[in-house]
Amino acid sequence: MAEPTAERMTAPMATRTEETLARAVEVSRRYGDVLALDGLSLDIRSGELVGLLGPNGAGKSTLINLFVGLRRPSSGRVELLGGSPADPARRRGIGVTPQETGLPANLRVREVVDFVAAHYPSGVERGALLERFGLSGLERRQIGGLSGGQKRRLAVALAFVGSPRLVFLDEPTTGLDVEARRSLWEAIRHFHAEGGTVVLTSHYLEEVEALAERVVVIGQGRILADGTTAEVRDIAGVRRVTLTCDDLPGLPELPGVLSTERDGARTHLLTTDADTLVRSLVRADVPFSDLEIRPTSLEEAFITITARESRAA
Ligand SMILES: Nc1ncnc2c1ncn2[C@@H]1O[C@H](COP(=O)(O)OP(=O)(O)OP(=O)(O)O)[C@@H](O)[C@H]1O
Repeated sequence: MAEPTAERMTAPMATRTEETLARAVEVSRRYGDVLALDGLSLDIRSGELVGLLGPNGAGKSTLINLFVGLRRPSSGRVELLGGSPADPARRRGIGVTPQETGLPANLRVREVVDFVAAHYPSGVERGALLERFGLSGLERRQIGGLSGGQKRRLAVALAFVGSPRLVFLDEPTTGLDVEARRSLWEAIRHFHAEGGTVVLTSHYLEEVEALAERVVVIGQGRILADGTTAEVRDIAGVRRVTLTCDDLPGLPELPGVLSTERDGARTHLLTTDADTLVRSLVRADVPFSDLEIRPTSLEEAFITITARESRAA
């Protein structure tokens, strides 16, 4: 039997549910005057597919860089697979796709895959990997001859080369068209369905909603919300109240209305308190019809959370 490696020794833990694979405890990270992370705590548990969502500069990439050992926290503690992210043995259990990758233009696709695979004790079969990421038939192509979308898919595929337990994907679908994005989602779902754990960041809110079970909203280096997509919507508590009303300019000052939008005969009001809004409309005798109230999209909820946060700051 082969000698147990650090990876094999941690393997039995993989069968336990709720194992914490990555943990940030009261983590702050400063770059000069910029406080990129501000006392943030987060646990990533085995089997989760977590979407980190936040505006530019929120601290998402910094958090990933701390988890994967590329940066150290200014204060606080980061753990990866039960140890330090600086430990190469822990890092062999993860896969990473950074926000930007500069793969050598003169290397062939298969050479890059094999080079990365050589850093891991076991890996996936090259042909199967390339097929899953829509790169079949490109083994002999030089990186410089790939399209932008193919390069990005290869960069994401490389995170999966070493059969990791946990992958960190920083904006995996940037620059991909709709079809390529959807097939990448399929590959990520496949990994997750087989027990893999995924942390991804995205600006595509549709992507987080489509993929993630757990959404962590980050703003100004802190966690603003952490829950299921439905819970994050509830945290925002934002509802879209739509009605037909000819006399919009005559509407009284309405409570809790965040935005008003006119779409032909219909008026959409985004509100944190739909019940009070509707009561006020009735009390003010506003002649509305076809009233409709529904939850907002995650995007709308997200904008509301961040807007509230910056107003509070
Ligand atoms: N190496 C660095 N040197 C100086 N400041 C940095 C560095 N890396 C990040 N920052 C700053 O830290 C803050 C957080 O950046 P980070 O890249 O983590 O955010 P992000 O949420 O990933 O943003 P984006 O969605 O734009 O990628 C920003 O203000 C950024 O300018």
